[in-house]
Amino acid sequence: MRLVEVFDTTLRDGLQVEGVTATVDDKLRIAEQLDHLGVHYIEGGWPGANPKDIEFFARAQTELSLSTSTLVAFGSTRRPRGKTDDDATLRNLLEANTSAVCIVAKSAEYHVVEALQTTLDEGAAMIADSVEFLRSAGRTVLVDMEHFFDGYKQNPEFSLRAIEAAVVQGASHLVLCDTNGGTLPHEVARIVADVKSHVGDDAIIGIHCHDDTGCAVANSIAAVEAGAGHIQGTLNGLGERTGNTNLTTVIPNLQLKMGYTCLPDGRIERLTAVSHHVAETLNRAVDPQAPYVGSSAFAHKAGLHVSAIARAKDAYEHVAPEAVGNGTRFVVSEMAGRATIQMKADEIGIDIDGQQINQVIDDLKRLEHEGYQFEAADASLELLMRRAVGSVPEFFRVESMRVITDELPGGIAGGAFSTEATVKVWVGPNGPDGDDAERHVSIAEGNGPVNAIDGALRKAIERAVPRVAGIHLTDYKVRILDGGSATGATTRVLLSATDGTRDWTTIGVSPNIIEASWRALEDSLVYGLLPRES
Ligand SMILES: CC(=O)SCCNC(=O)CCNC(=O)[C@H](O)C(C)(C)COP(=O)(O)OP(=O)(O)OC[C@H]1O[C@@H](n2cnc3c(N)ncnc32)[C@H](O)[C@@H]1OP(=O)(O)O
Ligand SMILES: CC(=O)C(=O)O
Repeated sequence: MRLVEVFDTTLRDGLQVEGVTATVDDKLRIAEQLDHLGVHYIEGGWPGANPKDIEFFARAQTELSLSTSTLVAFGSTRRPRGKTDDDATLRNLLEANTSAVCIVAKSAEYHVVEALQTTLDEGAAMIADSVEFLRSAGRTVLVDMEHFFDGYKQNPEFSLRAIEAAVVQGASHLVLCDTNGGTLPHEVARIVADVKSHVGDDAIIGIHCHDDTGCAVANSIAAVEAGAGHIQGTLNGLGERTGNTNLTTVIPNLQLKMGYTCLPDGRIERLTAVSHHVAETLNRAVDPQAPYVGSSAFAHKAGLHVSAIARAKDAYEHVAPEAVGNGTRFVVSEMAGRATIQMKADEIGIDIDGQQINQVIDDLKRLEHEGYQFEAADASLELLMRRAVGSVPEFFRVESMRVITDELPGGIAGGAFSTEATVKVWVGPNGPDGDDAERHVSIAEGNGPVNAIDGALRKAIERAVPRVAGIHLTDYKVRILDGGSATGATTRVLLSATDGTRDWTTIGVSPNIIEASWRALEDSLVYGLLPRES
């Protein structure tokens, strides 16, 4: 199997996307994750560009112990009309003390003339001098040929001259960059093949793509098929503008489908975990629909799909999700059929018959039509199914609930609002229908209606059902479903809770926000009180 090296630039180009930043600690932790995944190279940043990257490379020497990957410092060629000996960028690259460095070199006539404002001879000399300088200091030198594809289309002679300048001085890799991301796969295939025939085995051809046409992964694959032996990209496709080649997509495509070796044995199974770990560290969630690693990548919602999967596991999956550390999930919604409900019941451990399944499907479809969304509310779904089979104990029965909000004197300018809820419930050691059941009336104040009814309900049942004290609400989300109805709109409330070991979410929907909240709250407490197998 042909080896294709993986060069990760999450810590350099990945951080060039707006809205994402990382501390030095974050960068060190991400480097550890990339090593754990087994990429060949980790580009850590641009030493000298900012104090953070200087500190990163300094601390990496003592705090990072990489077992699989090589750390790379990034910089540029020397400045136009300057000398290598007194070039600050090159000096900083050496001070980073990495065995390999990657320098960006302008390989397009337009950029040499317009951006560097110099001649083509000087452009080529900047590359040759810089590679020679870094090689003579003992570094492995990879060269990112910036704007290579655009440059090659405009003036192939100069772009090949830039390549030549690097090869002659001993660059190990010539990385062809689609810097503006506008090149398409058929062009990449043709140009990489041309360069490969030119360079032969004198250096490894690499590919570095941006996703401006949505083709970064396809372009990288086209380059590999045309002879590239090195792909650059980022985890989750982070990167300048629309991002870089997404390694979490291109690696499994190359390795699982095309037979190339990108990661050492036993590592590709870590892909999903590492992708999510890095996303978490950078506070940027993985797109649920990301191929291979997204939470929806192997989630099945359509009833017909689930029915087929129940009979043949791989019926609707292009690869085994476990191959990349992901897993199959079934989403229960109005699109569910009998097979979906049966599989969900098996998963939860509910014994359900055909008639009860029909009941669940009818309830589910009716409620989703009213605005419920059970895929977001696991606990309400489970209660719906358990109620259909009669396995939800009645811990308490609510006789009535009333909530009043008063504006105290002072008006909008100076007044305060006070909210009070009254809840009447039946509870008892043997449930609300037991001979020993009692009626409890409790009142609670709150900083708003939901807070007040939560307080009053808990107070009313806590003596008979003390376990309610261990249930804590953690999140409360309200969504307006038909904004056009203004204040008369239907609202959907999602309430999340925990008992310290489990987290769950319930849902309530109503044109009355208090009723929607109340339904979600009741379900939340009932779910938290269900007996659990230890
Ligand atoms: C395609 C890419 O993604 S390459 C990576 C780009 N990444 C970054 O730019 C992030 C980090 N960059 C920085 O912190 C700063 O831009 C620095 C420290 C690198 C440079 O800062 P400054 O010296 O203030 O220059 P500035 O940002 O204006 O860049 C223009 C200078 O870079 C030079 N330059 C641009 N590309 C190159 C190159 N490939 N090789 C050598 N010099 C270059 C220009 O000639 C210009 O030099 P001049 O001001 O002497 O005429
Ligand atoms: C080097 C680089 O990041 C680019 O050309 O896109």
